[in-house]
Amino acid sequence: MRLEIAVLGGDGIGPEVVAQSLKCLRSVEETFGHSFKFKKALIGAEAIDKKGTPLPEDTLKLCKNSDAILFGAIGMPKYDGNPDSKIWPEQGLLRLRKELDLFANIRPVKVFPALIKQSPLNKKLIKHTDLVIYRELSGGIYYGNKSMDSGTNIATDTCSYSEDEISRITHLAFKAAKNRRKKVTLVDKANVLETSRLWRRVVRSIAKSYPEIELETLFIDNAAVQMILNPSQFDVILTDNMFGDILSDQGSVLAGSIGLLPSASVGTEHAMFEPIHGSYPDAKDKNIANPVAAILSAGMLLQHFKLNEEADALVAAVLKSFSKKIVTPDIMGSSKYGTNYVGDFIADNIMELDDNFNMNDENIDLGKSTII
Ligand SMILES: NC(=O)C1=CN([C@@H]2O[C@H](COP(=O)(O)OP(=O)(O)OC[C@H]3O[C@@H](n4cnc5c(N)ncnc54)[C@H](O)[C@@H]3O)[C@@H](O)[C@H]2O)C=CC1
Ligand SMILES: CC(C)CC(=O)C(=O)O
Ligand SMILES: [Mg+2]
Repeated sequence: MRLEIAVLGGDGIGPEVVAQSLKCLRSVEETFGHSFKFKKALIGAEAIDKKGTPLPEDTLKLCKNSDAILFGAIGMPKYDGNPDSKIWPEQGLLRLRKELDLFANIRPVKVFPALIKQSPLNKKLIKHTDLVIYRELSGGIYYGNKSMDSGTNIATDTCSYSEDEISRITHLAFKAAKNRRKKVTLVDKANVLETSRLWRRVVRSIAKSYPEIELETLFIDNAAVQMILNPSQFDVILTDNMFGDILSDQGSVLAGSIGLLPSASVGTEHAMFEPIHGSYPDAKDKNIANPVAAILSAGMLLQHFKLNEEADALVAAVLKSFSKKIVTPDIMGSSKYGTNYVGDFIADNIMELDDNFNMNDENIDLGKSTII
């Protein structure tokens, strides 16, 4: 398959972890005989510094004309620490998601048996975790009208959702549940928020056309507790932009590190693949960032194009790195392996799997491709 992929490394550790994804995709390309063309472009703080805007027009054009986008992370302390600035790196990512109409952010959360000891949480409670968050990505409070009245010092952020915005991601979540354990949990704050009440109405109505799927509703505050106390109760979590952002970072504690969790941001015409973590500026250029979230995001890209054997091969190589303890220090404090070494190991171990291959041989009790 020929694919043109826009590569937006961004800021902080973004370029380092995306470089490892590229190594892995090059390895897939060679092993399976594909042709992937990568084109790099600026976004975030680096784009502000070089072009005065966090999303230059040529970056947007490249993304619109590419088959897919690999994204690293954006954000730097000089902008986070300056509340008076009118321009921030994060605006670039938000605008890109909006311009490409990437309305669904799919964030799988799985506990890897080989790493379970690394989670600070009760091993028995977390060991069967296998959930996926369907986070609405192009609406809600991140996009509502904002204001700051410097006279009164009153700031406002508006959260609004239309029926259509809720409906399209709800269908995706229910379709995903059909191929999983057939349960959707809508997470909201319908005891307080009008937008959440609309979510409940729309989701309950759509649920009628998926009679085989169980629909459960939970308030976000309780959902945050349940995710730690009993995560295996969840299959597909459907939620809005901000709740999904927060809940998925929390979910990474189940897996052992936020450096492990990938995501796919999809719309009807475009798709972008991005780790769930941010730019972790303290780790920039220190060769300590975990590249696995970015590498598994590349795996989600392969799945998006139905390159399932290729995605399986990539996942198998990641699992091998876990079983051989080739991991970065966020997973094992004493580890001497860095970002590049882990990326090289995974890329070098991508190979065609024979029909008898079983993820269990890697001491990993997972079915094929169930991670991503
Ligand atoms: N999608 C994106 O580009 C996102 C960007 N950000 C931006 O990133 C900057 C830093 O934000 P933070 O809140 O500190 O979030 P962060 O996710 O960058 O880092 C939080 C903590 O998570 C851990 N961590 C994150 N990625 C890791 C990796 N690959 N390997 C090992 N450990 C990792 C580190 O302990 C780090 O201190 C900010 O400017 C923020 O706006 C935050 C979240 C998402
Ligand atoms: C930086 C924000 C725009 C988004 C975020 O935290 C995320 O998508 O995980
Ligand atoms: Mg986030």
